[in-house]
Amino acid sequence: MGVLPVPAEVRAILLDIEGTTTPIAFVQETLFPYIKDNVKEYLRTHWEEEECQRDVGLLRKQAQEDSSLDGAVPIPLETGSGEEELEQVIQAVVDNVHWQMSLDRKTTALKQLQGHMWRAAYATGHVKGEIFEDVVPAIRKWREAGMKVYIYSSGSIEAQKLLFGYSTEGDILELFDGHFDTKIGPKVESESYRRIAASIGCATNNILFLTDVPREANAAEEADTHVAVVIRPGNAGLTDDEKSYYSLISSFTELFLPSST
Ligand SMILES: CSCCC(=O)C(=O)COP(=O)(O)O
Ligand SMILES: [Mg+2]
Repeated sequence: MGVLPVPAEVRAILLDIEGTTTPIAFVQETLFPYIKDNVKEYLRTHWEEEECQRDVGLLRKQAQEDSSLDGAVPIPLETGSGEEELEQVIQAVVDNVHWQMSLDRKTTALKQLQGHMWRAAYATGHVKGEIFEDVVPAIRKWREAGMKVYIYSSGSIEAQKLLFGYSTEGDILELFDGHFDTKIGPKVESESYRRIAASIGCATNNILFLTDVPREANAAEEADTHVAVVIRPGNAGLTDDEKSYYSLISSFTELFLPSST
């Protein structure tokens, strides 16, 4: 097991979810198939609700922005001309969601709908958020040492709260001081990390960001945020250059805080 000293100026640890706190397999083999299998039924059931209409509006706007992309699926406006038209619009939303998911897109529009759909899956006990076993004990230790702990995931804040609120470790939401999603900006843009620091009320170099994705680590580092790349079973492999450039950990227990005994 390695040891990674945390720089003394770090006051807050910012955590990615998929591939960092949580196995990629849980997201890819449980959460995402739930969306693909249930999106049509969900839209039919919730279509008239304000939240569902907001989600569809966001997806339609995203579809317009995506119109020049290969395979993009437009979502027509409803004119209110009957059941058949409604089915066509719902089918377009379904096809759009499937297309975006086939590319693992991280658009806010897709992530908002997914978060709302998972609500029922978690609340009925159909799904429990999976967390690597080192995560909870390590976060408790960091917090005891005075560290603030935040989540930054492409999954919507609602989806994050469901995953940690209905997790295999129980409701562990109390472990986090706050949550960020793509509404603050994409994880691959350095400006997002500056906005997060401003929102927390610290400098970017007071934050250590843990992620499995080198492009995200690179964006954070550009903003002068400390980073470590997390290696977990099932994560994408790193190139030799990435392995030698980034600080790597394979368990949260490898982080050594200056105040740790
Ligand atoms: C938190 S909900 C499921 C995760 C998800 O939808 C996703 O896109 C994961 O992205 P991350 O930024 O956590 O790697
Ligand atoms: Mg990730």
